[in-house]
Amino acid sequence: MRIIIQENYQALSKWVAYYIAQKINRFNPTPDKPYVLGLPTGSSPLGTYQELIQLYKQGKVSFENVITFNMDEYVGLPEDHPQSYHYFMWHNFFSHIDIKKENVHILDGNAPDLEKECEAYEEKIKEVGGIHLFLGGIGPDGHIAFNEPGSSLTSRTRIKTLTYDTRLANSRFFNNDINQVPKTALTVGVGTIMDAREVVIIISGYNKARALQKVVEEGVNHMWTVSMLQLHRKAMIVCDDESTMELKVGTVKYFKDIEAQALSRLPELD
Ligand SMILES: N[C@@H]1[C@@H](O)[C@H](O)[C@@H](COP(=O)(O)O)O[C@@H]1O
Repeated sequence: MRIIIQENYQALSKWVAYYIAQKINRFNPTPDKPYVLGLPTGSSPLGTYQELIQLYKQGKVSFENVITFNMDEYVGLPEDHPQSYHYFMWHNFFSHIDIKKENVHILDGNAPDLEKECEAYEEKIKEVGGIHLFLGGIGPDGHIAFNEPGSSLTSRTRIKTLTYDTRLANSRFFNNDINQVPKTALTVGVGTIMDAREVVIIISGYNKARALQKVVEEGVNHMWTVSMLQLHRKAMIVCDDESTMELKVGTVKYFKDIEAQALSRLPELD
């Protein structure tokens, strides 16, 4: 697994945006051969989305032949609720780029049959040939998408009950009132993410430091679901200095040394 340690959130966001734009450009997608991205919500990817919007506006990347699948969505929140992940994605990213509406996929947390919705989502991913790059963030407890501690590491898209920790963390978006945070969500599984050809995870800030330490220096453990990345063929964590506070000095030096070239320049946009 590659660990790219950037100086701060801004540098991290720029690096990830350039990396994704480079991947799309090198793939040279067409309507018959689209590039398929898995995408997260949350504060972690916001900077990346802003950078990608800038790159699009400068004509350096296009999303015309890109298909997206979002990781998760709350159950029962109307799509136009400012905290729904539908709203988040359109507001913060999709409405600023040239993506086609029919190429955007987000789980419907208001579907009459939620189980069917989850099964159909997995089918849709299969139909387009799988996900090329799954971008993600993590919760402070190391959860990926909404795969809370103890989730099956081979799980597929399904309904999950959110933990107290997650609802408390996310209550900052719901007037700091945990009772307003939905109790369940639809989420892709750890297995769904592992099936992507490539996984890139953004980890930023001191409140993620413990999770970063677990995934980098300890073993695969269902209590820190992001640690499953250790078994992925092509996984990368892009983090900032602040999030490395619980890593050994030697670990930080090691990754900075082997990634020196990646740290000294942005991925090239051909
Ligand atoms: N389901 C989402 C995750 O996909 C996200 O990674 C996490 C962290 O969010 P943030 O990036 O705001 O810290 O929040 C939620 O739980």
